[in-house]
Amino acid sequence: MTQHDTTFPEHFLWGTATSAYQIEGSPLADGAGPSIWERFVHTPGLTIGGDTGDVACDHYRRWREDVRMMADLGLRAYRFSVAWARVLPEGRGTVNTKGLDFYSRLVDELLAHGITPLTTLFHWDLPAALDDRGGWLNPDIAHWFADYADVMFKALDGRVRHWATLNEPWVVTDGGYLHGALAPGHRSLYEAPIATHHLLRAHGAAVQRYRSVGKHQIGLVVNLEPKYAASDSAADQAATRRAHAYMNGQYLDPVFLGRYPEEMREIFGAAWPEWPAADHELIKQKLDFIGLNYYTRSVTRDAPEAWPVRAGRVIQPQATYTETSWEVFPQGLTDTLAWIRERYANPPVYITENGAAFYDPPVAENGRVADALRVDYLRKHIGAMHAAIAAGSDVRGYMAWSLLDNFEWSLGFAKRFGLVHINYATQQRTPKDSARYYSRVVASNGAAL
Ligand SMILES: OC[C@H]1NNC[C@@H](O)[C@@H]1O
Ligand SMILES: [Ca+2]
Repeated sequence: MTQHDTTFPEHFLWGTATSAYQIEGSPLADGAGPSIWERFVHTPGLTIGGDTGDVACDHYRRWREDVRMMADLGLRAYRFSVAWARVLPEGRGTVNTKGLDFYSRLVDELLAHGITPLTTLFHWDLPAALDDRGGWLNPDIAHWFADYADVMFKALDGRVRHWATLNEPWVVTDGGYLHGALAPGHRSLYEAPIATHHLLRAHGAAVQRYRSVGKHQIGLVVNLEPKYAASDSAADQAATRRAHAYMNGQYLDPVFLGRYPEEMREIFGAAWPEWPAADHELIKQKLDFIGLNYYTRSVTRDAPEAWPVRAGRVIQPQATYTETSWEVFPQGLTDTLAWIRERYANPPVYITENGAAFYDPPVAENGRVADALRVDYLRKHIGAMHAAIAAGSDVRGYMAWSLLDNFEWSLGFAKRFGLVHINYATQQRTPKDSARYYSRVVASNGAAL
């Protein structure tokens, strides 16, 4: 353990992140309605090994034990998401108080242990009843979402002081509507821009509602992946510009600048609609922070075959790759924070996710899990974040993804991102070396890197 002069701002919020469907289990308990992921995972062939979130980490029943474990690890914050269909089984209308109570009790338990809750309203598990009505393709979803958000704000605001509307709208659209690998599994060039736009309108409507009923902070969580041209050829440069607009500018430009990047029409052609100005007014509500999820970068080349962005990733032979085939590239976090600082006038940022899936060694006799690659990943990315802070970025917190090994969507349980190991047969929790390391980082406010 070497001492660095990485002093972080006082009150810097150190924690971990999870999401409802990935850890809770009991998806239909206590009156909860099914989500599109409940349907997706029970459709044969759509997840590796047929894995489902039916049990996952059984957090819906073990939540007290998990909060105590966070406290034992000295964590100061915890980012989690609310399963919309627990609170509103039909997605709208009647509130299921048992579902709401689960989150209310969880928040009280966190606060009792001095842990700050950061609450995400939508982390992909759309109520199936709303998908039956078109889901993100139905313009009405903006007020369905705002009405759901209103229920949560009135129930928890004050105890929860950091809200996020959506988690990673890019993944929802790219995975759920363009390529189809994620729920609801659509594959349409025409649907994708519509889903994106309605996600952003719903985000705006919820932020607008918060300004009338809430008293604290609200933001948007986006996954950003910096794109570096593989060569200075015009074709590679153009592909890199398209890829950057598609994954990064497509979500933050409308929110901060009131417009989509012009590359969007180049990518989608006739499938890219023209939207009314009123929509852009709704989308560009002022935010209190950006939630940044950072994992990797992409060295980008022209790829005519890679529909529709026509950009491909160039493997870096000298680099370390994670189990999800992501290059370990900490500099990309520094660069992404600099891009946010310069393009959007240095808004407050929380790193709401950062972490890696590696093939971890098994739990040893002495109870250790020697996940050295993850320790190295965390150390380097926390260092990269500090470099951006030193350069002027207003970063206020860091949530490691993830507290627990969990359900990695269509990849199932095979990919382990946790700082804490889960034995799915026994539900035994075992903090890995990375959890011990992170405890020291938190206890020293980043000094013990
Ligand atoms: O792939 C790792 C994580 N990425 N962001 C969204 C989370 O739900 C994922 O598990
Ligand atoms: Ca089921």
